[in-house]
Amino acid sequence: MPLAVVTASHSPLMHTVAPRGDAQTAVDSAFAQARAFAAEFRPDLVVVIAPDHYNGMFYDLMPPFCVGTAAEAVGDYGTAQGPLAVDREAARHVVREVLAAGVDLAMSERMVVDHGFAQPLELLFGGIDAVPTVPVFINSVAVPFGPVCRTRLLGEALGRALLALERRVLLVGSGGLSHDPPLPTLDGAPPEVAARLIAGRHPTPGERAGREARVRDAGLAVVAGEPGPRLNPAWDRAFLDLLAEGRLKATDTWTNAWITAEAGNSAHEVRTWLACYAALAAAGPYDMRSSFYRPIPEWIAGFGITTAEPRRNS
Ligand SMILES: O=C(O)/C=C/c1cccc(O)c1O
Ligand SMILES: [Fe+2]
Repeated sequence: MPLAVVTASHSPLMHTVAPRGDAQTAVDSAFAQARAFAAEFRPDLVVVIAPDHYNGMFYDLMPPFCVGTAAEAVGDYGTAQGPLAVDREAARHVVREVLAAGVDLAMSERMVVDHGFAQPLELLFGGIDAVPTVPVFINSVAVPFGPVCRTRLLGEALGRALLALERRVLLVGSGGLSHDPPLPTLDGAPPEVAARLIAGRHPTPGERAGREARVRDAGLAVVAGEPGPRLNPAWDRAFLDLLAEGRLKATDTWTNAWITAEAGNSAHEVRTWLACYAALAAAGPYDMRSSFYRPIPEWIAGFGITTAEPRRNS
């Protein structure tokens, strides 16, 4: 059983905004289940596929896909700052093999990542440097995007490259599902915001705190009873069904405009899930072992967690 998958939504508000009802307990127990799944699988390599939110990748050079052969986390929203334990040889192998398969992707010897990578590494393994990692960035925030089928093809090529390693590889997809946090867009941005989106590296502590406070306030406003952000539980559940049933090619007909209209600007983060499942499918039929879903407006997220592994012979 060389490949397995865990996918999980992330939200920087998870540790600062208390959702109403039993959402926190439900998410905690779904993460405990995912942790147990990962521990039982005993990966010797973890491939984290995640987006960025204008902390590491900017419009001065925005790649659709990028593999880090070395990577450092910025430490946003209370996540850890510092280097990831990147398995450089495995990362270079992935770059070579995916390019050879005809899928263009960038490589970075100094990839900078944010909570999109750090949060699942912390929640599943206890730290950003706890396991040998290959970080794979998929642009899911900075429009324009390529067609969704490019992400599926990236996942397939990645899966084949990982199978060739003959190691126990856990793919972790981070992000999604339907959600629309208050992130700026380049089109129509005032000059100072545009400058930040084009090359906003190394913000001052005050700038970072201001940005995080704006997002936290959006979550706190929901707790206070203001109308929640746009989530689409029906869309989210349909996506989870599609993954569970292995109908990955059905996403080839999805347009980017449709994803945005149905599920919000940041719903493109589901590309990370699609890439994970396409990679797993490269090993043959698979079974989703667990699937958790809750719309959690306080965290500005349709929040999902899944685990999957190759089908066992019956
Ligand atoms: O402010 C950010 O960088 C991102 C916030 C956010 C909020 C909710 C769900 C997500 O996936 C996010 O990245
Ligand atoms: Fe995100």
